[in-house]
Amino acid sequence: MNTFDRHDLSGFVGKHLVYTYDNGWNYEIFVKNERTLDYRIHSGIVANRWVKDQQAFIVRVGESIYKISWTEPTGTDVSLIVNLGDKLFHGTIFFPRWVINNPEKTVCFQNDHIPLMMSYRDAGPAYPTEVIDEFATITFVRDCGPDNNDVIACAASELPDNFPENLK
Ligand SMILES: C=Cc1ccc(O)cc1
Repeated sequence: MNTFDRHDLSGFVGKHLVYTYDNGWNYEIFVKNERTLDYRIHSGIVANRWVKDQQAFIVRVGESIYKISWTEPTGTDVSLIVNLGDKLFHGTIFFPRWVINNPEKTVCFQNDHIPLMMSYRDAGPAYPTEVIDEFATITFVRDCGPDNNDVIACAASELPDNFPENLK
């Protein structure tokens, strides 16, 4: 018997998180609303890629544990577990082979290049998929309110050197 309301995402919507995967990749997400996220990639094979208004499935699976899953115009599939209570995060990224072969093709503000990303996806190769399955440590969390367009509004390379300390 659950003691929490699994339909209540109010403890998650509006959250802005920065986290570092155990492989060293540094990422950032903003949970824009119950169906949407923005994200920005700071380091890793696709550093400086950023995306707004990615549609996603967002569910609550524990008192303060949430899961976000989506498929991208590139064909990359992602599923994240965000355990706010324990500041623990786990991400699984299913990269199509073409992204592993040419990650630089995806490094952009994706919203300006959706048809191009879909054409790369359709050209492939898709397989073999590269699965990245990693824990991450949440290093920064704050509430920014729903549908805030100012949270993720530039590439990581355009942020001040003291980000995210300048937000505290
Ligand atoms: C490929 C996108 C992506 C976004 C956030 C994250 O933690 C992992 C992958």
